[in-house]
Amino acid sequence: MADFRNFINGQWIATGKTFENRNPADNSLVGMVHEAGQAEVDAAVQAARAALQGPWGSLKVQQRVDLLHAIVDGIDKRFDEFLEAEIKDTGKPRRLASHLDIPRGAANFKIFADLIRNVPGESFGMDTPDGGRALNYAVRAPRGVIGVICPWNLPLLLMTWKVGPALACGNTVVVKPSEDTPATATLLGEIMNDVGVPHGVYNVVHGFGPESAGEYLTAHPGVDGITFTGETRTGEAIMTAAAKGLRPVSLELGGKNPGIVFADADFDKAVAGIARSTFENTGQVCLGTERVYVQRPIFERFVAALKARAESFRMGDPFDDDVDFGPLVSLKHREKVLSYYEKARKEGATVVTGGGVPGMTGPLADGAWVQPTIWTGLPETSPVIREEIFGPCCHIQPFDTEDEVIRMANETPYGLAATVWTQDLSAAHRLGAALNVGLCWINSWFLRDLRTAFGGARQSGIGREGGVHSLEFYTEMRNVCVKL
Ligand SMILES: NC(=O)C1=CN([C@@H]2O[C@H](COP(=O)(O)OP(=O)(O)OC[C@H]3O[C@@H](n4cnc5c(N)ncnc54)[C@H](O)[C@@H]3O)[C@@H](O)[C@H]2O)C=CC1
Ligand SMILES: O=C(O)/C=C/C=C(\O)C(=O)O
Repeated sequence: MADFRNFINGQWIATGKTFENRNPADNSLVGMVHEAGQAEVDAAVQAARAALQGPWGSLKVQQRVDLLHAIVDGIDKRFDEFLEAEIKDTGKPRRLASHLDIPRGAANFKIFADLIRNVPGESFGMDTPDGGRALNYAVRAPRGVIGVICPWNLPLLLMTWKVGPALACGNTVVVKPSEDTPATATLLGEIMNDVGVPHGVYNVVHGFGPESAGEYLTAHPGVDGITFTGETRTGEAIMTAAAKGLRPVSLELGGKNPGIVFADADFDKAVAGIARSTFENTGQVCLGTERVYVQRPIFERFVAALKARAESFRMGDPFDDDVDFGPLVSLKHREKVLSYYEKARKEGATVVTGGGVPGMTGPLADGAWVQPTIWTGLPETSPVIREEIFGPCCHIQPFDTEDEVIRMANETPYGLAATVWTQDLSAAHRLGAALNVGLCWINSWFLRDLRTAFGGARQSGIGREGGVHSLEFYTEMRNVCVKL
C-alpha cells in the first residue's frame, strides 16, 4: 500500500494524521496520505525561502535550464510509474493519460526552459530635460515563494503547468495537490532529488482546503503569490486570503462552456469534436462543453449522431488499452453529478441517452461510474444549463441565427472556453470576436500551443498563463533608468 508523505526540503515527512486515497474505478484503497498541519506548511515555506536565498537563487539561468531539462528526462524515464500513479488516482483510461497527462507533465518543463533562455527584454531610450539621454531597461526578478494549489482532474498536467514556469523564472514552490490525487506530485519529488534540484525548491504538502494545508498555505505570509486551478467559489476564498499582504493571484476557474455547431459544419468532424469536448476525461475538463447549440436544419440528425457516439464508449478497467471512458474522480463527485442528472429529470428534460449509473460488474461495481448523458428540451434558465456540473453530460439546444446563438452562449457568468464548428470562415472570425471567453476553438477543441495565452474571462479566472504571459505572474518586472 502506498504511503504518500509530504516532501519538504528534500525530505519525506510523515505526520501523525493520515487520510485514505482510493482508486475511483473500484473504490479500492491505494494508500494513506499524510496530512500536513500548520507546522509542516511553515516548514515548507521556510525551506522554499531558504532555497531562494541560497543555492537556487544563485544559479545561472543556464544551470536552471539544465535542471529543468533533467526533470523532463526524469519524467520520461519513469513514464510508466507516473502513468500508473495517475490512473490509480483518477481512474482515467490509460490511452488518455499516456497521450495527454504524462507527456504534458514533461512538456510543461521543457517549454518554459526553452522560453526563459530566449525571452527578449524591454528597453526605451529617452531624451532628458538637460538635453542629454537616458536608457530604461526592464529586468525580471523571480516573484519569490509561490503557493500552487491544484485540482484533481488533470493532476500532473495542471500542477506542472504552474511549477514549470515558476521554476524557470527562478521561484521556489510549495505545492498543495488535491486531496483526491496526491500521487504524481509526490512522485515528482523523487525526480527533483534524483536530478539534483536543490532542496527546498520544490515542496509538497498534502491535505484539504479549509482548516487544512490549502488554507494554511494560502494564508501564509511567507508566500509571495498564489496560483490556483479549480472551482470559482474556491478561487474567491483564495483571493480573499491573498488580499492580506497584497499577494498576487493567478486563477483559472470554472466554466459552462458552449459548443456551437452551424448547419454548414463538416458534420462528422463536428460530432467527433463535440463528443470529445463533452465526454473526454469523463467530462472533467474545465474547457469541456456542457451547453451545445446546434443550428436547426441539422438538429435532429446531430442529436442522433452524438447519442450514437455516447453509447459507443467502452467502459472498463482503466488500465485496459481499449477502454476509453473511465469513472468520475470520486464517489463524492459522483453524488454531485448525479444530483444534476436528477435535477434534469425533475425539470422535464428529454433524456436522449444515459442519465444514471451504468451496470458495472465485479470490483468495478463499487467505482464512481456514471453514464455519458445527453439532454434536450430544457429552458436556458435551468441550473442544468447555467451551473458547472463537471461530468460527462451536455444539453443540446437548437438555434436559428448567429446573433441568437452568440447571445445564448454569452448568457453566463463564466467565460472560459468555446468550441465553434462551421466552414464559413467569416462567421468563424465573427464568433471568435463576439464570444466572451478566454479561449475560442474553431473546428477544434483543446488544441494547445503552450506559447499562447491561457485563462478565462469573468468568473472563469484572473490572469493568463502560457508562454511569455506566464512571466507576468511568475516574475516581478523592475525598471532600471540610467542617465547617460
Ligand atoms: N479545473 C477545474 O476547473 C476544476 C473544477 N472543479 C469544480 O469544482 C468542484 C468541486 O471540486 P473540488 O475538488 O472541491 O474543487 P476545489 O476547487 O474546491 O479544489 C481544488 C483545490 O483547492 C483546494 N482548496 C479547496 N478549498 C480551499 C481553500 N479555502 N483554500 C485553499 N485551498 C483550497 C483543494 O484542497 C484542492 O487542492 C467540482 O465539482 C468542479 O465543478 C474541480 C476540479 C477542477
Ligand atoms: O492545457 C492546459 O494547460 C489546461 C487544460 C485544462 C484545464 O485547465 C482544466 O481542466 O482545469
